[in-house]
Amino acid sequence: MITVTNLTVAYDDLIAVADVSLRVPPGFVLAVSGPSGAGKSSLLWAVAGAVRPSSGQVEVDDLTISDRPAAAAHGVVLIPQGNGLARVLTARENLCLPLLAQRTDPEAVDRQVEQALADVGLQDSGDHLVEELSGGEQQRVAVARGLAQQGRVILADESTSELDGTNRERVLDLLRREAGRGAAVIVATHDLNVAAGADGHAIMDEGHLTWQRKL
Ligand SMILES: Nc1ncnc2c1ncn2[C@@H]1O[C@H](COP(=O)(O)OP(=O)(O)OP(=O)(O)O)[C@@H](O)[C@H]1O
Repeated sequence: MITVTNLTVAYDDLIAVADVSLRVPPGFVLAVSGPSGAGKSSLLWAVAGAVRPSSGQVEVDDLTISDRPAAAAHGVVLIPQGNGLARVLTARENLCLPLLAQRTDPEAVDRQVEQALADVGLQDSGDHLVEELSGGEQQRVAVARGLAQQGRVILADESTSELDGTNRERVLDLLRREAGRGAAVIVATHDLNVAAGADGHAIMDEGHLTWQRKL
């Protein structure tokens, strides 16, 4: 369960997230849309522990999120905008890194990585350097890296923006599958088709969140 309570995120004088409260239970996908600069990424970063709130708080189950390492150890997975992949590593190496950092058993690493690559249709691209892959393929590698971690929370930031219709549906199905196994999922998206496929839809504008369709 993601519980965001009166969350405000500010960068100096700029209020990016303004007094936002929401809950996403396990098994649900929430889509957050809104104009560029509305604060969607800042909301996801705060849930991921990657930016510290100015006020308010984020809890995941029984843990108050205070920093990124603790959030990651608790299973809060961020699929960042712009993919955040290491370009000089292979696709497979990018998937392995967070799992090895979490001291996952090596056999489980292999299994989870190969499964996640296959899930996004890149089972034959594991040995390619990220910089050899197209923008859409890189985005699918970033999604696969998120899936491989089997998190209890998945935060997907514009993870379908470079995909064709078929792959966009595939990624949306995969995020729904993650919810189906018990994850709480938030998707930041400009794509109203993606928002329509989520269980709930909220809109951010100048840091404020309003519900379009409640969970
Ligand atoms: N690290 C930062 N330092 C200063 N200002 C920032 C920082 N990150 C974001 N901002 C500002 O905070 C506001 C919200 O940005 P954010 O990236 O959260 O919006 P967004 O809704 O995700 O936008 P987009 O759809 O373009 O990704 C913007 O005005 C942005 O310029």
